Amino acid sequence: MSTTPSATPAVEAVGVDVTLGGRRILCGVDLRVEPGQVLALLGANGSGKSTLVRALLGVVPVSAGTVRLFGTPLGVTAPWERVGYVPQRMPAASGMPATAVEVVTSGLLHGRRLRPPRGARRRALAALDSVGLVDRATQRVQEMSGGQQQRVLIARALVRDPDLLVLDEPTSGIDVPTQATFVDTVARLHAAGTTVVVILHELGPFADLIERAVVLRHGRVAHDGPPPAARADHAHAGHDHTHAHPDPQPPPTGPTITVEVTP
Ligand SMILES: Nc1ncnc2c1ncn2[C@@H]1O[C@H](COP(=O)(O)OP(=O)(O)OP(=O)(O)O)[C@@H](O)[C@H]1O
Repeated sequence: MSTTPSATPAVEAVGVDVTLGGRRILCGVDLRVEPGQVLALLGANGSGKSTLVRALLGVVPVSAGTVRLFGTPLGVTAPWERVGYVPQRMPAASGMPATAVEVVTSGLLHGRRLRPPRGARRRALAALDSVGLVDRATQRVQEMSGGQQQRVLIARALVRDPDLLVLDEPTSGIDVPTQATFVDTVARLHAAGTTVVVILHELGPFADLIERAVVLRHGRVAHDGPPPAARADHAHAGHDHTHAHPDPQPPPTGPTITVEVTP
């Protein structure tokens, strides 16, 4: 889908600073995401990617700057029902004895809707189907593997048919066939106009979908433009994709970007 600048971006962050534990984690980040765009957020470990999406969704407070979602400042009036969020790996039910279909159905609730809508179970089962877990709908999520719990969280974000889908390393720990199914689902949502912001370490199976890449370095935007080409050595079958890429400490004196991919 082509994305031309519109009057009302899906996300508009201006001059965002975030300070956590007395440390400045984000420094003056500007980010405008047009409706329907698929944007990858890249950067080394600790560069501030998760903090940025948390700031965009009001999960961490900003110490300076502003964030708007679909034109509305963060707060109770923000259109939360239009947003689906898959946080970085966490237990799907936080210790509660909930089943997969119950966790996914909770994705249909938000501040102004505290009761599941009509057809909630059918929609939850369809969302579970899109991550290959419909046959485990009534299983307790505590009894599921980490990757299966991650898929439940993805289904919980998908069930509300979000206009903005925010994914924090959604496919880490998920087997390759399930990744492909999930990417197909995201592609369908994109074709229907959903805006997608996805944190990745490698474009991997998302490569064909990504229209724009923003690379963070030390809490600042170091690159904003076309997605980088995959590094040749990462295509080798023997390459270790699990090695750490800490945010490099030397001061940024040039455009070098130390991530899994190079622009
Ligand atoms: N609650 C917190 N309190 C203090 N520091 C924090 C907190 N959350 C994150 N940080 C720090 O902020 C920095 C950025 O963390 P963040 O999780 O945003 O990085 P990231 O780019 O998403 O990394 P990764 O690729 O490892 O997920 C890190 O140095 C981290 O230690």
